[in-house]
Amino acid sequence: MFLEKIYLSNFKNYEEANFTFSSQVNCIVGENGSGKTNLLDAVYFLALSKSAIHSQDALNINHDADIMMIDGVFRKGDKKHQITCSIQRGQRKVLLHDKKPYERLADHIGQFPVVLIAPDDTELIKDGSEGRRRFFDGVLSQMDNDYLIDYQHYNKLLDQRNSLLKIFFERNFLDQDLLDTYSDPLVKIAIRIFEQRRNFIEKFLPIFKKHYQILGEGREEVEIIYESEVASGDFVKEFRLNRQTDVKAQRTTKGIHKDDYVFEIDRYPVKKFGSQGQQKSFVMALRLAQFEMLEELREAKPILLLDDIFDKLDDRRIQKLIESIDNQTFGQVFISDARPERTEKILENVKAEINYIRTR
Ligand SMILES: Nc1ncnc2c1ncn2[C@@H]1O[C@H](COP(=O)(O)OP(=O)(O)OP(=O)(O)O)[C@@H](O)[C@H]1O
Repeated sequence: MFLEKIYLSNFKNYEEANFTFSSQVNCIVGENGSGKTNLLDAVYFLALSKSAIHSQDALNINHDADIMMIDGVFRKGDKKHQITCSIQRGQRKVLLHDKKPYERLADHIGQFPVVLIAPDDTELIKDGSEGRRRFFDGVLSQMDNDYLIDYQHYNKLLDQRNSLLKIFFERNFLDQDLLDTYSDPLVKIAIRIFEQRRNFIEKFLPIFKKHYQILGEGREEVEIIYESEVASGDFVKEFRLNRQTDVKAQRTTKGIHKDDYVFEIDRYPVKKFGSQGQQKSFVMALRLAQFEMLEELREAKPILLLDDIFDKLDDRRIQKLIESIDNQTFGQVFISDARPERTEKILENVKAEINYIRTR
């Protein structure tokens, strides 16, 4: 599976642009601010119908325009799949597969798997639990459509329940039966999502550890501990008993939206005690494990986006990635770099076909 070509219209700094890609290595080179990351993001967008950078769709529309479009052709074996995504300010985005709209955006996710490695995204480690949940939810969503649908449904119910709690707080009363019409399905989905997350981590962990050992050369022990209130005792009862607290807080204080994944190296939190290098290896190993799991499940190599890795990673980690390109662990790869001479030098002995794209 690979992306053959892409057309951009008013996508961020691209007013109008066409690119054709190699099924192997594509190097996007150009000055700072010339749109290298934006081009990687366009590929990501086409695969997942959202940006890796902006959670708000309208932010991807060129400042001087009202509508943007990304149109591209993926190849799976002999079959071509044209995907078109357009966003008009103030309207819902439209996603077409071979010119036909998807009934649900969720049906598209995972059809064209993609993995992004941006080595300075260590906020996954440093920031609060939200980023880690987003990462694992993203991984799970590309692997399992039912998960994504549950997840979307959960968030919708959560919003509705929170609005109701706010009203109860403002009016100083509580209609338990009405609240339960949201709570009951919410709890049901929470338990399902909890089980899916728990089962997933069990499979993910050994693959992640293997990648970390390769990158870190086996010196430290890494661990990911999935923490969820759903795991402890009788969640259904606890959730119900929490009604008054929720009204006071004006939001749902218990549930899988509070889950966390604790990252450890040698039993200490990576966040506090991991060196910069260890944190980068940790993030890379997460992404490489994502790649391996997606590949196994979808029976196709995901598209790999490597954003600015030559600048941000040390030589040894870069070498590991180049070896993986060389031994065909990866399929189609996109690499961005502000310094073309450096890219050429690093890739000079790589046997794969290399396509250079200049942004300006
Ligand atoms: N909605 C938008 N409309 C117009 N331009 C935008 C929009 N969003 C971002 N840009 C512009 O895109 C450019 C940044 O592009 P990008 O991040 O892809 O650069 P880059 O080549 O990866 O740079 P670097 O080498 O510094 O990482 C900036 O000039 C920014 O102003």
